[in-house]
Amino acid sequence: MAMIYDRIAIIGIGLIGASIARAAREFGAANTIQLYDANPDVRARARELDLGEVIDDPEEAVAKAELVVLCVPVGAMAEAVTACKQGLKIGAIVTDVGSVKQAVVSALTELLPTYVYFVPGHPLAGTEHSGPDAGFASLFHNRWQILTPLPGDEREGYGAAVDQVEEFWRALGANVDRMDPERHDVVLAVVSHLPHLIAFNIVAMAEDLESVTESEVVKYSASGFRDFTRIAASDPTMWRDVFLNNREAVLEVLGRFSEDLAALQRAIRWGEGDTLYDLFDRARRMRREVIEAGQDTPAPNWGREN
Ligand SMILES: NC(=O)C1=CN([C@@H]2O[C@H](COP(=O)(O)OP(=O)(O)OC[C@H]3O[C@@H](n4cnc5c(N)ncnc54)[C@H](O)[C@@H]3O)[C@@H](O)[C@H]2O)C=CC1
Ligand SMILES: O=C(O)C(=O)Cc1ccc(O)cc1
Repeated sequence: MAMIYDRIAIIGIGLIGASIARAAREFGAANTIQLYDANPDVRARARELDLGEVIDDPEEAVAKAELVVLCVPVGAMAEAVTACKQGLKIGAIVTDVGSVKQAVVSALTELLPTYVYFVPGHPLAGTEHSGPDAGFASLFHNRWQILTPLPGDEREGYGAAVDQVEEFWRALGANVDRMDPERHDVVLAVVSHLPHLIAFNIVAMAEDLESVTESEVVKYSASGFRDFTRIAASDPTMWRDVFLNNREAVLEVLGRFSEDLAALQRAIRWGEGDTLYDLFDRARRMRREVIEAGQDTPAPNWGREN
């Protein structure tokens, strides 16, 4: 595999930043990896884990880097750019991994200097774990990486920058697609954001009920509920930022979800077995399609216990 970058910088060394660092090294996508995190404890841990050159100053951390990957929560992207932008080299490519695209695009296009290329992105790969210890090199293997290139950027060189970001993710094992940011946010509201909201809600509700049922909820957790608790264990800061920044699309999809849920409620109340059966049957077929599309292939240590 060809070495595709001489020097990259990763800002934010959590699950995603640490996974990119490990994967870039393991698959030869970068020669030198410079890392920065606003939290000094995370920087100390990243040094212990030997993830690359951990640098205490954000401007120095991006200096001379051809590619800068922003791996902080969506609500911290602007702050991260403000802290490092003076250090960006002319012609550098800046990309991000935020789970929401439109809000990040509008926040960062205003902030970034005109002499860099911004190529927004989002890996559809992750786990419920966070922090540098959670990162692993195979996280992106055979997963989708969505790029949402800026339609308004018609500078010569922008297209080549997008291609280079694509090549980087392919080197990490991902399949790459391009999409417009608005479409991305609607699709992700359906396949990721709403499912997480439902999981947070059902688990928090069960926790409320637990005071009534005296720990029976935990004791008798069936596997369906356990699956929800895995998703609900995801980082609260990250998910708060997702919902604050993908407000419109999530509210739209949530409205539809609530209507359909009310229809189910009515079917149960009035004993409409056919309505229930038809919906469950459709849902079951969807599972088959998802498996056939290969999006359920677990990473080697997927879902491992922390
Ligand atoms: N966790 C997941 O499964 C996935 C997360 N994402 C996206 O990736 C991004 C990072 O998520 P994770 O790695 O899971 O989070 P994480 O919580 O594991 O790591 C985030 C890191 O960013 C650091 N940070 C926060 N503000 C900062 C700032 N201003 N400057 C520098 N560092 C700062 C934190 O100290 C923390 O170490 C988020 O935007 C998230 O939406 C994308 C795909 C999957
Ligand atoms: O752990 C899971 O089930 C996930 O869904 C991981 C995930 C979380 C957030 C993203 O933006 C993309 C992937």
